[in-house]
Amino acid sequence: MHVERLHLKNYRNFNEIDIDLNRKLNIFIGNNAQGKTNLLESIFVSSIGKSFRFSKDENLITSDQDHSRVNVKFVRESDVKDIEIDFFKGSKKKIKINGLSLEKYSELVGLTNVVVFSPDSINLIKGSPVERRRYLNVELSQIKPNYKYLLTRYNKILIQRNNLIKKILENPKSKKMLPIWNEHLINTGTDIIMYRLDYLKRIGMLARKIHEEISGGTEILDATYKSNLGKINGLGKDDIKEIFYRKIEKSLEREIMRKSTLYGPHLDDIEILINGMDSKFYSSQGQKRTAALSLVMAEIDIIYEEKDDYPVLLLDDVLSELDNNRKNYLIRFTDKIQTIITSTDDTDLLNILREKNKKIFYVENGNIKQIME
Ligand SMILES: Nc1ncnc2c1ncn2[C@@H]1O[C@H](COP(=O)(O)OP(=O)(O)OP(=O)(O)O)[C@@H](O)[C@H]1O
Repeated sequence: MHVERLHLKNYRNFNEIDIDLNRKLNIFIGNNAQGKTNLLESIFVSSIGKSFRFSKDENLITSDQDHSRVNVKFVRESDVKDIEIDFFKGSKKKIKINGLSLEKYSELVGLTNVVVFSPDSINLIKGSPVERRRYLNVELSQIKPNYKYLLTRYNKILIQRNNLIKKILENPKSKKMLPIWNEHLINTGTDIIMYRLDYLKRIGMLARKIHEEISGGTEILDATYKSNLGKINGLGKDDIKEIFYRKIEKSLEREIMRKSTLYGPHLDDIEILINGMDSKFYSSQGQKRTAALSLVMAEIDIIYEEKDDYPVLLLDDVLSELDNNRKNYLIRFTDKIQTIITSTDDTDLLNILREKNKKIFYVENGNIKQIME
């Protein structure tokens, strides 16, 4: 799958742009704050429906406008997905695919696939558990349509159960409603945990291989699911449900005091070790970046296994931060999958990529100009 055309209107600092991309490699060069990340972000937005920068939809609209449009044409052989998303100030976004409106925005996710590696990807290692859960949710939603459904359901159950817990404090009689919400929480929560355990097992193995290769065999990466139910890796669904049930049963008093649900996948995390040590606390910046790179690159393999097609790879200003081993590892991908790279540094980058079939663009203050080689 590749992006053939990109059209933006009133998107962040772009007034209006229309560009045709190369099937393989595209390089966007420009100084700081010219719009390079905005451009990559718009492609991600067209695939996932929201930004990878924790931005609200409203931020995607040029600050003095009240509407923006992202229109991206994805092509896979004869299959075309022309995605158009309109963002409005003060009302919900509207999505069309090949001219037909989508009822729910969740229907967009998984139709096309993108993978992004940016300076923020390091937060996968050093950021909070929220960021790792978000990573799991985005990745699993792209490849497993049922996961997205379960996640939406679980979040609704969680809100209802938390409301009930708050009510019990004022009115202990409402406790009789609790078993039904516990059952919903445990059933849907365990389904989510099963998906995540399986995903982490797969991505953990792939990322370990990649990490070993790019670190020249000196580092072993372990990425495993860390549930707040305790040690559940390797257990079957019924055993996990049983543990979940016991934890919930024992924690009711504390839950009432804290006014929230204290067990479940909404509080889980990923444990990332390098050579057996927690990478969050013991690894260097370079090691953390390599671990993040390995996890992101492993996503490409998983998407290929699931979809029988490669995703579009978005690399935001990351090549200059990597050493030659890591750079070469990334560049190898550009032969098989469409890659869109941004950079402030043209000489070094163009030197490494000089043999490749590519398009080069120059980004300046929200304007884009293709450079002819
Ligand atoms: N909603 C918006 N309306 C108008 N301008 C915006 C909006 N959001 C961001 N910008 C502007 O876009 C510019 C930044 O673009 P971007 O983050 O893509 O930079 P960049 O070219 O990737 O730079 P760097 O190399 O520093 O990462 C900034 O000048 C910012 O003020």
